[in-house]
Amino acid sequence: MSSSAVQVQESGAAALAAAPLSIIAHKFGGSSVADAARYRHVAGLLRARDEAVQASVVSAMKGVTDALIGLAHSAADGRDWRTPWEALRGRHLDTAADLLQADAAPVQDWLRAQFDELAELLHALSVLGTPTREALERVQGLGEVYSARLLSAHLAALGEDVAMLDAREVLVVNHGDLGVAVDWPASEERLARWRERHPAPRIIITGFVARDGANRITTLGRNGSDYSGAIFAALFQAQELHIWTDVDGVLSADPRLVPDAVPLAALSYHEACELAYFGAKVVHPQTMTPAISRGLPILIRNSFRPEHPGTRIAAAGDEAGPVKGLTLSPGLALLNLEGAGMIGVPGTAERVFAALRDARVSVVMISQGSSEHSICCVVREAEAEIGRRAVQAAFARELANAQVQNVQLIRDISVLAAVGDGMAGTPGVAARLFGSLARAQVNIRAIAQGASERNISVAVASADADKALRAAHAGFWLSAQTISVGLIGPGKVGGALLDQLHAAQARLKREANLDLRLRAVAARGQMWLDERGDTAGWQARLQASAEATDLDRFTAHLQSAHLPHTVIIDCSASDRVAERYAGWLAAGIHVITPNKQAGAGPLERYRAIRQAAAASGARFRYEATVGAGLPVVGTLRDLLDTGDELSAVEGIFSGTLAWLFNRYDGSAAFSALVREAHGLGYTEPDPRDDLSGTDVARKLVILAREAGRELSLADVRVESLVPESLRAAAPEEFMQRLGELDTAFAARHAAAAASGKVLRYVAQLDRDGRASVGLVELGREHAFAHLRETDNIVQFSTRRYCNNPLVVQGPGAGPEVTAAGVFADLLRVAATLGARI
Ligand SMILES: NC(=O)C1=CN([C@@H]2O[C@H](COP(=O)(O)OP(=O)(O)OC[C@H]3O[C@@H](n4cnc5c(N)ncnc54)[C@H](OP(=O)(O)O)[C@@H]3O)[C@@H](O)[C@H]2O)C=CC1
Ligand SMILES: N[C@@H](CC=O)C(=O)O
Repeated sequence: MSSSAVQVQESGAAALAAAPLSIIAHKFGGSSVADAARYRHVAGLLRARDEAVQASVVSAMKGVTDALIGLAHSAADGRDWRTPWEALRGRHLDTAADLLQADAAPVQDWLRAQFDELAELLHALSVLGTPTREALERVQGLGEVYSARLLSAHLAALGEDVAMLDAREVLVVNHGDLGVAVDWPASEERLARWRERHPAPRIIITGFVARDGANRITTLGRNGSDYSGAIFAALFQAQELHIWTDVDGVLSADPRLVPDAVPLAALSYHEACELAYFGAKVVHPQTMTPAISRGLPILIRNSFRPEHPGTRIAAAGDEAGPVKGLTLSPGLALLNLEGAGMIGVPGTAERVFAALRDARVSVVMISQGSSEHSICCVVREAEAEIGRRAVQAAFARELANAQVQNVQLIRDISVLAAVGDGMAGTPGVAARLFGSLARAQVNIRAIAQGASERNISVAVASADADKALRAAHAGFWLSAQTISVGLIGPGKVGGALLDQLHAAQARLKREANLDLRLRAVAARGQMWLDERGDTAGWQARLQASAEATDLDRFTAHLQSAHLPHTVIIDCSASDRVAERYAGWLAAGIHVITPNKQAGAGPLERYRAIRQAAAASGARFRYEATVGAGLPVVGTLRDLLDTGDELSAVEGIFSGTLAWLFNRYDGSAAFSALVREAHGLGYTEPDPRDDLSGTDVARKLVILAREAGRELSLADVRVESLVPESLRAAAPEEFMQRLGELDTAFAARHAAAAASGKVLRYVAQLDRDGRASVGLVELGREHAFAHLRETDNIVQFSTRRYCNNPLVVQGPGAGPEVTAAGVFADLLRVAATLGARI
């Protein structure tokens, strides 16, 4: 506390004699006293509190201050002021009648007299023709006077011992360059005298109004009622100031932009000032100064939920998180002065800021790199052009002789600030902020952090601002990491995935800070777009949708909600959908898929997909393309990332073919088994992709490419099990004519069995780079002969695993396991975006 503050407190103590133990100050804003019902609510709230002295500051009824200012201007401009005056008078008289019922008459008489006085003043203004500052000050503070009278009369009517304090009698202030300063000794003395005459325990005080040093009526400026609250809390030597609002305290971010913003339990004065400055809906810093200098706690509380503790603002906050809250200030611009001639020249910064000061342009944020090649600052958009001209004029000579190259103005800028005392001395906070923004594809234009380390501010394009705020808010785990999810192909795998998502959605939000919003589902014919992102009933909603599939609209919808992250999951087998991957990735959309078309498709496209992902940082994940839910691609990736080299791969890569040859013993028709595998969801949408060996060849290509080999499908020697006669048939016709496979398979099976062998469809990439897939006869002792059901087996021979290959084995097909593999990819991507997985 400063020595002057100590003096103030001591003289205040002397003037107010012995202070009772429980003194609490309250402040109610305009929406808390908007009508008779709200006054009743406030009175009930105050009466329920057991306080020895209760000093309550009230604002004008909602909208009244603006209406009064409007009246003064209308009168001075010669416009009709009578009609709005009558409306305002009527509103107050009606409120008095409703609130006070049988006791209304004296207050209504008083109100009539007050409004008559106001009318005289307005008439005088209409004659004068200009709203003098003094008249404006008198008029605009009247709403608080009416309001305090209404509330105190109501409490008195309820039998309370209450006094109304008109702050114009007690509070003395002076207007200076830094705002309104309280004349503490004069105010304390007046209050002490007032208290001698009004010892009531409950005091209702007019906010906003005061007297100045020349004894003229004045007001405390913007946020004046909050300031009055803090001033009277200090004058009454209250132990706490409760500021009543309609929210549960100070929130971690603007809830209109971040619906998941959380109420903060405690803030330090410093944190509250930083949050307030950058636009959070907290008390204004100036209003806190009387409380700060006295160490007086301020509680921001919800008058609709008085049982909620709200936010406590005091000298020390609490230990929660390094970052308490985030604020966003829109409507700004960047002013950038650049030039080699500035390097090492003392006084350049002084000239920039002097020019801006002389032009009365307020500087919001400053940033300069240590190269001194440029100085950049953020100013308000409305003052930006004036600022640019001022700096240009100040550096006209240097601009003319090219010592300074440019005075650049970048419009449509917002400043995002992360605030928290806990940031000081905590490494990694800036990294978390920048990382969150980078992953949300938000470009940072300028950065500022003071040595207090309580605030890191970044300037971003306003178009990215909402997204940036949400990403950073989730990045600091103040809210769940929200991901906009779109699914293409709600067939067997896609459907199973949606069911799994639905079952896990609430748990992931609760435990992993992850909010997966399913905002679009597209099948081949129709699609369904949704704002809420709920997985419940997706099937019925898709069926009911009349919207034809349009992947441009699908994509635009997924990205339109300012959600920081978008993931598209492609569970189709479509090549046309795979065509879109590079574009999505380039736009920062993460792509996850079990569809093999991209991984095994044309090499050029594959490279474009990889390049797009690398350039944008968006993730491309396809673990389920090989081995369904088995960790095949991930295992290979780990080997390679740790410096190993792939020499050869061999295995059984088809769940369908594994299942068919594990089952087929010649007793039942092969075609019947194929139909069964199709029904169980093991096969590709067209089972010929399995039987032709194409599916296996694709998987081999995917693995080879993962290992850096430029293999294409055409390079793989493939043995097809589909007879020529069925290759060109339509899928339905093929299923009908499946029986045509039976004779050939019976013969091959019999031949193998005769020599004590089994049939297995094996994929191989050998040490010389030769790739082949085909049906082979294996001895019964061979590892591949002992697999069960849909088991896949993948053997990696590498530089490290040279004598004995690394083996991944397990079920390699089926909607459930495949969906789980895709889901795991989704969670891995979410973890890189900041989910706690
Ligand atoms: N089944 C398994 O065990 C495994 C499957 N996979 C892969 O998973 C993917 C899905 O397989 P599965 O679920 O069995 O197949 P399904 O045939 O059951 O489902 C495919 C889905 O994709 C939709 N679709 C097809 N083309 C398009 C398009 N152009 N635009 C939008 N939607 C389209 C279909 O819609 P509609 O119904 O309207 O035609 C259907 O909803 C395939 O790529 C497959 O290779 C990977 C590993 C294992
Ligand atoms: N049809 C495929 C499904 C997995 O990729 C298979 O049978 O392996």
